[in-house]
Amino acid sequence: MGDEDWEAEINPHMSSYVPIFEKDRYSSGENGNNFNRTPTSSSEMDDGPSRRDHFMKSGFASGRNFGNRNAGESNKRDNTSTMGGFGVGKSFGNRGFSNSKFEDGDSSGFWRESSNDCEDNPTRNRGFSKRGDNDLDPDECMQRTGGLFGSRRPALSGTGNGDTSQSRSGSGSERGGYRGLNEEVITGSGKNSWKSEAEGGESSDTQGPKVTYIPPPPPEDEDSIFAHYQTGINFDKYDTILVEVSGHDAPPAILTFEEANLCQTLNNNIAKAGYTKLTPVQKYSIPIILAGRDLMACAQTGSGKTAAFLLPILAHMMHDGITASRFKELQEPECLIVAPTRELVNQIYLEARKFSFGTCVRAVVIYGGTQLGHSIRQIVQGCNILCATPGRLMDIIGKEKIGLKQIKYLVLDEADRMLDMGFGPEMKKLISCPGMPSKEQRQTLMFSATFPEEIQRLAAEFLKSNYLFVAVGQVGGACRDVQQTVLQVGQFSKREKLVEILRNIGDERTMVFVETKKKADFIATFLCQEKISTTSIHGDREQKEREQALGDFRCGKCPVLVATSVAARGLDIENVQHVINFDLPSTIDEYVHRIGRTGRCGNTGRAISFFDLESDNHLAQPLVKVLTDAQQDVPAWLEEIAFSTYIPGFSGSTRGNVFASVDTRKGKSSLNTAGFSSSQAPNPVDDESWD
Ligand SMILES: Nc1ncnc2c1ncn2[C@@H]1O[C@H](COP(=O)(O)OP(=O)(O)OP(=O)(O)O)[C@@H](O)[C@H]1O
Repeated sequence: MGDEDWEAEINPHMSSYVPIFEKDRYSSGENGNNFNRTPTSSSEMDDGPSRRDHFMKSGFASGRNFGNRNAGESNKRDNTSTMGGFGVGKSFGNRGFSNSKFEDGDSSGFWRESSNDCEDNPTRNRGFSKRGDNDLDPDECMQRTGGLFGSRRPALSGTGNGDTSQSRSGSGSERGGYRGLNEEVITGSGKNSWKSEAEGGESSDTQGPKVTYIPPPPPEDEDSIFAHYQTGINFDKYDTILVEVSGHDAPPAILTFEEANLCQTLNNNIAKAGYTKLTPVQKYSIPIILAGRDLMACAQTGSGKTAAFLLPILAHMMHDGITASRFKELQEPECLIVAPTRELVNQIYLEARKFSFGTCVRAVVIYGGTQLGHSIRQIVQGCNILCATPGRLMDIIGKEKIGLKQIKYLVLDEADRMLDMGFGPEMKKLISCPGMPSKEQRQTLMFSATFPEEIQRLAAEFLKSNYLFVAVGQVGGACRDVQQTVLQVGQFSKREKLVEILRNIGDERTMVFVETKKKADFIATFLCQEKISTTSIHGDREQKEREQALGDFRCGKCPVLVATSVAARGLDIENVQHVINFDLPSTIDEYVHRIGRTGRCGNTGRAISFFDLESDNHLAQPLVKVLTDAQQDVPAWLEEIAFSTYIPGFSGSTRGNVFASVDTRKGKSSLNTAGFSSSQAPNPVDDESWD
């Protein structure tokens, strides 16, 4: 079922859920139909109240797969739901959501806003997505489609104390949710097309409201810098995972940190970080990077890929006697790390800061949704390692605050995402920027938990021909520490099921993934009304709100985070015990990343996915494969669907699902998830309208 169907499904309920402020802003008629969003069909009209009644009366059946909890526990959320999650005001925002019921009679404002969601997306839609309203990091969203600001739906956000007007007014200055041109990377043509089009930067008032948000500096005390969570009971089981290295003359793996021969400061930092034992991806990647080789590494989510590249890069820098950072208008970092989302680059930065503690290496992070001047100020103070999202990076390069001549290490984290049709063009521009050393002159490192074959082939353009490929376990496979459950749940039952599950879960931290930004708002609001303390993160929220939401989730103030794909990759949040795919993503890779937010670093976790027969059948085959590979139970009904939808030689519905079992350089004999040659998979751009 596509978004349209979903909208039709929830429209009847909107009378109950439209936020007051949205009504204030948008309603003009009694019926609230000024945007043609009032339910029109009788079935829609009837559906709302009757289903709501049903919902209220149905109670909550004991949750499948959550068997240990008793009824008393299952109601825990009710009792705690107002804790932090509900502002006294009428909005939901930074600190959770309003406790107010939405006013009856006007769904128009909400939906009118929401319907614009996808305008900023088409060029960034993860390349292979089928659904039109996927979330993307707005920081990184190009606006090739025209309308710069009209396309953005003001986030349902505020400060948690009733102050929503600024963020919704469209004139607020912290509109991290969308970008001014100064934050864009626009392809353009002709000379300087790699530069931002917005030479005028933030001061240009024709480019929309200024972004003034300055993120608070992270705590600087040693305890905070080295704060970490415990490895889990399955950490030692990592050793049993098969690792395959392909390419010529790979250096042997190391078994201990000592064998890496790192300098004392790095060893101290590793110890303070609580690392005593290498994970498999570290055992293989560290010596490869130390040997100066290019690398494409694929290892399961949560298995320490970040340290696998940071430690050897830092070791090189220390060994080379890096010059201490000093103030300069043009900084020339030695290492550039790019990743697809703001929160992820920030996390990588914090790891870089941790491991470089006590050295003269200075790491800096820059990302969109924050004041450009702030990014520049961070950089000019000195920059050896630059962690950046692509949009902000290209902007800063365009402003000649960063020179690329000294780059020795280029890291693409979540590399398959960085090279897909969303970010690939920018990455190509990046490597052809003036001054950027050629691939022969730099060391290029790519890491991800998934590496579709076609992306591997694209990656060759960035890597030396003798790059090494490390595959820890099945390329693109799910983490085995995540217990995966797939439930057949139709659109009309999803909310009821979600509430049932969340009540059974109690206070354990849970990420709920939905497919669209508007739905994230809607479900978060709905859960708040159900007195389940919830916050949300998606690309239409201001950056300040995104960070607040993540903070509230991290500290447990809001134990439920409703998220779009913007939070699917890389985020390492302690104690996330559950992931719920309220909507399954359009690709299996995305599924693997989403469920990887739990079960990290040897800890166990659970993932529950709602499989809608109307919309998710295309995922049946790859899902069966992922479940089987991870030694999970496969429901018989899912196997049946997988079997019945199997079309030999064509994987029309598996776009983006193809992942390699091996290094693609080994030839095309490898099988994709659906069990047929990936070379037969359709061109992933077939039904996308990229402009
Ligand atoms: N050798 C180690 N010993 C203990 N903890 C580790 C070790 N390596 C990494 N960690 C911790 O494991 C967690 C997950 O690491 P990291 O975020 O790098 O995983 P990842 O493989 O990049 O995951 P994803 O694919 O989701 O991006 C982090 O909290 C990190 O500090």
